[in-house]
Amino acid sequence: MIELALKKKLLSTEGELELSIKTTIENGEFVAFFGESGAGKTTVLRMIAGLETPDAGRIVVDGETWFDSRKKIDLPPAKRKIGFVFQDYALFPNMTVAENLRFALQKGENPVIVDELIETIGLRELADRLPSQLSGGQQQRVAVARALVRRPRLLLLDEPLSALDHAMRIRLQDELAEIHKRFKLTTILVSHDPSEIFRLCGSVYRLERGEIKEVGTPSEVFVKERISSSFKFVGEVLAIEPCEMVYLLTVAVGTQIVKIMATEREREGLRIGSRIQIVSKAFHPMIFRAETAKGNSED
Ligand SMILES: Nc1ncnc2c1ncn2[C@@H]1O[C@H](COP(=O)(O)OP(=O)(O)OP(=O)(O)O)[C@@H](O)[C@H]1O
Repeated sequence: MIELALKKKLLSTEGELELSIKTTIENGEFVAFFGESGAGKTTVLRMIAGLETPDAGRIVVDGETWFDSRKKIDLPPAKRKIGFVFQDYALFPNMTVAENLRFALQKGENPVIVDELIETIGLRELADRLPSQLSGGQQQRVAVARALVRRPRLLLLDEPLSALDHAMRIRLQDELAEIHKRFKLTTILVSHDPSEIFRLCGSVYRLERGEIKEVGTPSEVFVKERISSSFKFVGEVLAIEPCEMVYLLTVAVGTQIVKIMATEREREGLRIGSRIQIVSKAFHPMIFRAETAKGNSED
């Protein structure tokens, strides 16, 4: 279990911002930090990694204290068992894939893990190539493998797929899901992409101005809109579930996730990742009375 209690004064463009986060994350969970730019998501990851020092608080991982401001404990990054993957792949350009992975080994550590990872992450054909000879997606797969070399307790992913195109993102999302299943590693993902979070994560923390404003499953946090309110929009299919005689599609539309019904014929040819256009044949809005200032419906 990971216990986080973090406080830090940040300087945002709108002035001082008090970051204050308190939560626990169970072992093996895959959670997302989601929220507006500048909410403090990256700073939280950097504090967990030991790259940034909180003003106050505690970080305890499986009973081992990594940081405690009262007890003056502050383990250096190399002593914290984390794997970190950033948006830019940060591979050493002069080293091959295999050398990049070997370089991540700690002194005296058995290099067999490197071969295992090259196999499990499917890098065998790329092992002797330099990063400049790899696509962005391939480089990011190497970066993920490298993050796993030290058998971390915690994997931190800071928008790892945001520089990739749509098709490559989907592929790597599948791989990340597979890696998570295989290694059962507690993972924290920073992402701006609800569809990515929906695919990968069991829970989402929505951060706003340095605080956790909402925690829940991706459905609870993102599926606010159950009725279509516009004539036409384009979305990406995240899930297809049979539901009685029809199908329930979960679709990412912009930053929202909606659920819509589809007939057998409409569902034909659709798969996860398909882009679809949703058209409301007749504009028939449903109107609900707004809440009063007291929070009760008006009579
Ligand atoms: N060491 C620091 N000291 C003071 N302020 C900082 C420090 N690091 C970051 N900040 C500020 O804290 C705010 C939060 O930054 P952070 O990068 O954590 O946000 P974010 O939610 O990850 O944003 P984005 O989605 O754009 O990456 C920003 O306004 C940033 O300028």
